Amino acid sequence: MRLDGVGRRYGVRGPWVLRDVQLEVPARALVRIEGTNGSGKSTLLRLFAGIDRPTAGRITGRPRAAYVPERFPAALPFTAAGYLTHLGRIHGLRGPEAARQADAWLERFGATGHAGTPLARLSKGTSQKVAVAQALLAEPGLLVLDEAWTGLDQGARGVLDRAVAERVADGGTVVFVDHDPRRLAGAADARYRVTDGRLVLEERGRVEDAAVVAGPRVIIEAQGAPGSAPRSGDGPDSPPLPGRPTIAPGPDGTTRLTVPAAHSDALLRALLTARPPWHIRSVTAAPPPAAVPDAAHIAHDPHGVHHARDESGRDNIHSGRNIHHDPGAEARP
Ligand SMILES: Nc1ncnc2c1ncn2[C@@H]1O[C@H](COP(=O)(O)OP(=O)(O)OP(=O)(O)O)[C@@H](O)[C@H]1O
Repeated sequence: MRLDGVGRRYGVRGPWVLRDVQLEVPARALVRIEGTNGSGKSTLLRLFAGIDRPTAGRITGRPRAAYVPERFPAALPFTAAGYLTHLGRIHGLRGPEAARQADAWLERFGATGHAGTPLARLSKGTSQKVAVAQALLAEPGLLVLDEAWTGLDQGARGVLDRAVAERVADGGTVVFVDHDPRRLAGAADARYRVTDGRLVLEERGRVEDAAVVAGPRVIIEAQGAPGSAPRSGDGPDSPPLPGRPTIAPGPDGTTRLTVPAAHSDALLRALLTARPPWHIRSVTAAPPPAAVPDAAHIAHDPHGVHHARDESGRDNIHSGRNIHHDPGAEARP
């Protein structure tokens, strides 16, 4: 997607909120937008999402977009499940599939009990879960999140974090605004700031947070087809792997990828859905860079990744959703 000389002002004589925004947003990217209150972040996100048009310039190549607005219109005459099913159909899903996805997302957010509740009677947090679910359920190519984590409980924030990583791993683009600088720290591919109506690149590439770097990491040993190599993310045709793992040769012809635990699910998914897919030989907890901890201390992490020991004494890691379970891996040479 490309923004060429994009400007926006409200009213014919209103001040320019955004001026001459020039931006190329690649696929498979996570982009963070920052700025002070009233700087124009939401204005920019509405342009990204296609629900508002630029006053000047143009936007081209926008993938199918879904948007979580800063304020969700809760007073619509639907139940939670009815609204999600309706939105699923608008996004192009057939009726039964839309209903199935609606139920699945309500369950993932722990809101199944509110499926039949009218939107107007939902609590603020549950209403926000519905707002987020409506954007996620159609697996959009472009996901635009305007402070979408605000009001969600901790479990739901984790669900959204993982859903964002999955979108990017699936080749989608996610653009988000959040006032918490730790949100998705270490995962963003680029960070921009809206200031005086201009969009300024603050940081490109790995946007790391000390807590993520020092936090639990995971080593994935994987085997690819002969001659194939994981993308490094360094070249123009090689988008970065989720979590930007450190890549090194592993034992027995495998490749060893070390990644912050927060991104291990997304990385595994990317490897398993690569063409041809990679075979995952082992997934183990890595000691943090500064110290070698007792494995018991990393037996659980806040990202929903659960660790259990196998006969070899290694810590195997299982996602609750089994996206990286490869039952044939042990049988392969
Ligand atoms: N529909 C509108 N009509 C008129 N002015 C608007 C409209 N939407 C936004 N503005 C103005 O545009 C400017 C940027 O607003 P915007 O909501 O994009 O900022 P923001 O960076 O998202 O702010 P916040 O961090 O407070 O959410 C503000 O001066 C705001 O008053």
